Amino acid sequence: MNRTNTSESDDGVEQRTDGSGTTVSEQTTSADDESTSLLDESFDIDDRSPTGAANTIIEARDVNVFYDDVQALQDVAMAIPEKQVTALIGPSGCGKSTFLRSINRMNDLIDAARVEGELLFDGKNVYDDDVDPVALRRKIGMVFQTPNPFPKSIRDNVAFGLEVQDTDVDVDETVHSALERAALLEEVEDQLDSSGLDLSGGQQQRLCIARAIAPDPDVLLMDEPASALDPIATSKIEDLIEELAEEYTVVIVTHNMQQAARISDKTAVFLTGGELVEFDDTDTIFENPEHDRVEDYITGKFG
Ligand SMILES: Nc1ncnc2c1ncn2[C@@H]1O[C@H](COP(=O)(O)OP(=O)(O)OP(=O)(O)O)[C@@H](O)[C@H]1O
Repeated sequence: MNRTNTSESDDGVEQRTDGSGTTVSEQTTSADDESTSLLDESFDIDDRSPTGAANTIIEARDVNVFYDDVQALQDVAMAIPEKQVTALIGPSGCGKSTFLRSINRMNDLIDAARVEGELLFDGKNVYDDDVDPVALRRKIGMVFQTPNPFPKSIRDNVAFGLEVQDTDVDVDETVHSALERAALLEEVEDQLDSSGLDLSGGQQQRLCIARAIAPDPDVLLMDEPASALDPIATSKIEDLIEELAEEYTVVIVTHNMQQAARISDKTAVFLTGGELVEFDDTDTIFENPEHDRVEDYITGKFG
């Protein structure tokens, strides 16, 4: 389980401590003009892989991830369909979060991590030299297990990722729209200048979702987004995820198999050793899995 604590320093570098105690830094605010235009070139729709299915937005090809000499993912191959919810499930330590972080290159922030293979987003390998990871993370946003709003106003939290992206953007309108899509606007409309830290845990997580949505991403990665929340807040987040999938591709890590069964269209089952054992429609995984090991995991015989 990767509890991630985030704080932002004055120069816009995000400091995070992940579950293993590793401190990682991320330049979140300063993409220069060159990298912004690079984003447009990198993810031009014409650049799609000719072999990719029309509705595949992310494709992993033989992805191996190592932390120093320890292999965390083995030859993972998976085609994630756009505008659906894909759940990543499996026992603790099987590599779910590692795979999620590989998609938007968050593993770059962990010194020990090394990624091999190809991870295509709209047909473009995100590990190509000409891809700017900061720009990539605006197109593939991330929501962590523990809500991590910045010590700023609600408005500034949502506007955070917009500051350098596009000066033509109407910030107020974008903030309102992101809060609305994150199902939070009604609750905070009259207090946009209050601190994001004064919200409840569930509201803070929806604020973080609004922050991820504001730069208009294509994909939202969620690492156990409801596991720190009470049942009512969890249910709101689950409803929201299903709504968000009408507009975005959602990839979610969850330990909660009922949650995966409730909200996802596709499910990927990772088992110990970082092996992706089965990836299929969620109904098939839960009702008629191909592999005995998956059935044993689903029915609670281990994990
Ligand atoms: N920053 C890191 N440095 C070194 N090893 C790591 C790091 N992060 C993860 N690992 C190792 O990689 C393997 C996969 O971990 P990962 O967190 O991806 O699994 P997970 O399935 O998400 O686990 P959990 O369900 O407990 O969150 C584990 O053996 C873990 O110890």
